[in-house]
Amino acid sequence: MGSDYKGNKPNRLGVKYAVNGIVYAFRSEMNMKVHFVVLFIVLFCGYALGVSATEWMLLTLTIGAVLICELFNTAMEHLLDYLAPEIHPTVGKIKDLTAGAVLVAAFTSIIIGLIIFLPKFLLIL
Ligand SMILES: Nc1ncnc2c1ncn2[C@@H]1O[C@H](COP(=O)(O)OP(=O)(O)OP(=O)(O)O)[C@@H](O)[C@H]1O
Repeated sequence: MGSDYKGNKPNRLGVKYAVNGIVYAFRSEMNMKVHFVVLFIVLFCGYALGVSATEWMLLTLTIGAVLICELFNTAMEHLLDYLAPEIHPTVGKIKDLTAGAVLVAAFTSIIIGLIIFLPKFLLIL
């Protein structure tokens, strides 16, 4: 199937559009704001408590996973609201599933954060 957009597609890198997507998600989604607040707390604690390179890698991976899940969750919500604006159990299930992915990523991130930071906090108490 042809598309008007494809024919007029500008021939350049899409970084600007990707950043637009992240900025849009940050502005429109409360969860995204919470993730960024947690991200800055983790960066501050990581710097203050001197986490190792391996620990930084694990923190980066887990925080990245949460942000990726939230972006896909937001995209899925918009897609479904556009394609199927009516109330439908299947739409509800799909939205619950993508929200579940964010929750799993967030819990994983909390567990990794506790494993890395708790012993360091206990040492300075
Ligand atoms: N069209 C629909 N049909 C049936 N249930 C729906 C529909 N839209 C939303 N729901 C239900 O409401 C929940 C919240 O959906 P909504 O689109 O409001 O997401 P949200 O509250 O903005 O989520 P988030 O906090 O991740 O942005 C869904 O997980 C689903 O259970």
